[in-house]
Amino acid sequence: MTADPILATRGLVSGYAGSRVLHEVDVAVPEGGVLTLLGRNGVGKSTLVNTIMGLVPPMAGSVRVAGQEVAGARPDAIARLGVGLVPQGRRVFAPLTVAEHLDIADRLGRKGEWTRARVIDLLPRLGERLGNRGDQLSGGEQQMLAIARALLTNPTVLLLDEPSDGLAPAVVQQVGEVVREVCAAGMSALVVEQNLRLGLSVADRVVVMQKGSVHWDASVDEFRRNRARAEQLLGI
Ligand SMILES: Nc1ncnc2c1ncn2[C@@H]1O[C@H](COP(=O)(O)OP(=O)(O)OP(=O)(O)O)[C@@H](O)[C@H]1O
Repeated sequence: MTADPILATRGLVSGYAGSRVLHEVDVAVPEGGVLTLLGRNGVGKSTLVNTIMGLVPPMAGSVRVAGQEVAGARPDAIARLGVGLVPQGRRVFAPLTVAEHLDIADRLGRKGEWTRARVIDLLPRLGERLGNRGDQLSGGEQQMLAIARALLTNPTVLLLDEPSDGLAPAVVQQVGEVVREVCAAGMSALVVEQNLRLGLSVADRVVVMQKGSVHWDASVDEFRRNRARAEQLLGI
C-alpha cells in the first residue's frame, strides 16, 4: 500500500438546508485498501458518502480522488474521475430489466477490466435474471445488481453504503462474499456497514463516527483489541 490515499477528505463540512451534519471530517481510503465506516444510526455516514459522490454539496473542506480535488464537482464528473457508488437502498429502477441496468452502466461508465462478462462471472445469478425487471428481483439480487452497475463503471474507488441493509442473514453472507471478492481483487473501497462482521471482514482500517465527527480511526487489530471502546461508540 502506498502512503498516498486514493480517496481522502480533509475538514469536510456538509449537511442540509443550513443544518450541519458533518463537522470537519478527515478520512482516507488507502490505495488498494478498504476503509470501513461504522457508527450508530444518524451519525452522518450516508451524508459523508453522498458528499464524497457530489450528491450533497460540501459546505467546506476538501475531497481528493487520486490527488485531484473534487469537492463541489457534479456527481457525473466525480463518477468519471473514478468514484463508483453502491447507494443505500440500492436504487434499482423497477421497470428496467437487469440487462437494461447493465447497458446503461456500460454505456455511460468508464471502460476497463470490469466488463459485463467479468461482472456476470462474479454474479452468475444476474446472468440468469437478465430479462427480469428490477421489481421482480429479491433484495439480494437487487443488491448484486447495484454492485454490478457500479463495477461496470470501472471505478478506482468504490463507495458501498450499507450493502447488507435489510437482507436476511444467508443473503448478507452472499453479499459479504461478493464484497470480499471485489476488494480482494484490489478494488479500493469505503464501506459503510452496520453488520460488524461483514465490515471488519473486508477492512484494512476502521473509522467510527459519532455525531458527524470521526471519533476513532484504527487498524482492524486495534479495533478488535479495544472491544469496550467499540461497544461504547457503537452502542452494541
Ligand atoms: N436529505 C436529507 N435532508 C435533511 N436531513 C437529512 C437528509 N438525509 C439525512 N439527514 C439527516 O442527517 C443526519 C445524518 O443522517 P445520515 O443518513 O447521514 O446518517 P447515517 O449515519 O447514514 O444513518 P443510517 O445508518 O440511519 O443510514 C440525520 O440527522 C438525518 O436525519
